[in-house]
Amino acid sequence: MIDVPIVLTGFGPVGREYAELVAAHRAQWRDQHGVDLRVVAVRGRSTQVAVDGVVPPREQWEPVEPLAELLARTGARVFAQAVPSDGSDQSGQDALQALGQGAHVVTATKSHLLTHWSRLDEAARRAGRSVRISGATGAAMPAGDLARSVLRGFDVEAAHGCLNGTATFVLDQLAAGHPLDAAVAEAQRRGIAEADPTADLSGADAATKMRLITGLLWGWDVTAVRVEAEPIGGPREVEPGHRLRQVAAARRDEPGLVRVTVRAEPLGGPLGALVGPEKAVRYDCGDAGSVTVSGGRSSPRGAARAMIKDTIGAALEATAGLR
Ligand SMILES: NC(=O)C1=CN([C@@H]2O[C@H](COP(=O)(O)OP(=O)(O)OC[C@H]3O[C@@H](n4cnc5c(N)ncnc54)[C@H](OP(=O)(O)O)[C@@H]3O)[C@@H](O)[C@H]2O)C=CC1
Ligand SMILES: N[C@@H](CC=O)C(=O)O
Repeated sequence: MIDVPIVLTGFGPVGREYAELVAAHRAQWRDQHGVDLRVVAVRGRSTQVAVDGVVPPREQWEPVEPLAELLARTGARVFAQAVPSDGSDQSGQDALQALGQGAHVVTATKSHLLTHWSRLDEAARRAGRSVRISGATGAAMPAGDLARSVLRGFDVEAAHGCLNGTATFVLDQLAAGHPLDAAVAEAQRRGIAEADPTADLSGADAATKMRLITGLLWGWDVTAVRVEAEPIGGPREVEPGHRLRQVAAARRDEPGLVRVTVRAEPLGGPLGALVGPEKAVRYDCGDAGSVTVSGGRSSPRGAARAMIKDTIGAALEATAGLR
C-alpha cells in the first residue's frame, strides 16, 4: 500500500470537492489502486487546518505556518493546488518549495504554469517527482494526458480545441436568443465561468490551456508562446447545420503560436456537437489519423476529479517533470 499524505492549498469550489472526494473514496481507492490518499492539511490565504478525515469548519482554522514547515511536519507526498489563477508569484514559489521537499505537485491552477514552466520541470526532474496538470487543461477531460503521454510516437501535427466551457455555453445561449450578460451570469451560477469572466470571453483562458497542451505535446516553452485571440462578441449569422465555437489551435509547423478564433463548426463534428460547457480537443496525427477527446465534466467537481486522477497517477507511475 502506498501512503499518500496530501497538503491541499486552496479551499474554494475545486479544493472543497477534492477534499470531499478523498474523504468519501479513500477506502475504495485503497482496495482498487493500492494507494492510501489522505488529506492531512488544508491551507487558505491566511489560515490552515490539520485534517483527519473531514475538513473542520473554518472557525477552527489557525494562522498559516511557513509552507516548508507544514510540508516537513506532515511528510506530504503530494502538494495539491486549487488556488486562483490570478498571476500571483506565490503559487509558483509554493510548487517549487513542495518539489524541493520531495512532494509531487498536482494542480488545477494555471497561471503559475505559464510563468514557471521550465523551472517547475527542472525542479521536478531534479527531485524525481511529477507535476501533473490535468485539472488546468480542461477539468475532467483528459486532453492533457493524451498530449503528455498517450499520443507519444503519433507525431501530432496540430491540435484544435474548445477548451473553455463558459465560451461554448455562452455561444449557445446567444444563438438561442439570450443576452450576453444573462448567459454569463448563468455560467457563473453553475460554477463554470470565473468571477471575472474576461478571460473566458476574450479567449485568454482557452489560449492558456492550449499553451499548456503545446508544452506537454511538443515541449514548447509555454512562457514564450504568442497568442492571437478573437473575443466573443454579440450574436452572428451562422450557416445552417453549424454552431459558433471558440476554437484554440496550434500547429507543430508554426512553433510558439496559439490562435483562438470564434468560428462556425459543423453540428456533426466533434466541436460543433458539444453540449453545454463540454470541451473537446482534436489532435491531427498524420498517418495515424485524427484523435478526439471530448466530454468530461467542466465544473469544480470535474476539476477535482482530474486532480484525483493526477494524484493517483503521480503516486503510482514512475515519471518525473511535467511530461
Ligand atoms: N471552477 C472550475 O470549474 C475550474 C477551476 N479551475 C482552476 O482551479 C483553481 C481553483 O478554483 P476555485 O476552486 O474556483 O477557487 P478560487 O480560484 O476562487 O480559489 C479560492 C481559494 O484559494 C485560496 N487562496 C487564494 N490565494 C491563496 C494563497 N496564496 N495561498 C493559499 N490559498 C490561497 C482561498 O483562500 P481563502 O479561503 O482563505 O480565501 C480560497 O480557499 C483556479 O485556479 C481555477 O482557474 C480549473 C478547472 C475548472
Ligand atoms: N472558466 C473556465 C473554468 C475552467 O478552467 C471554463 O469556463 O472552462
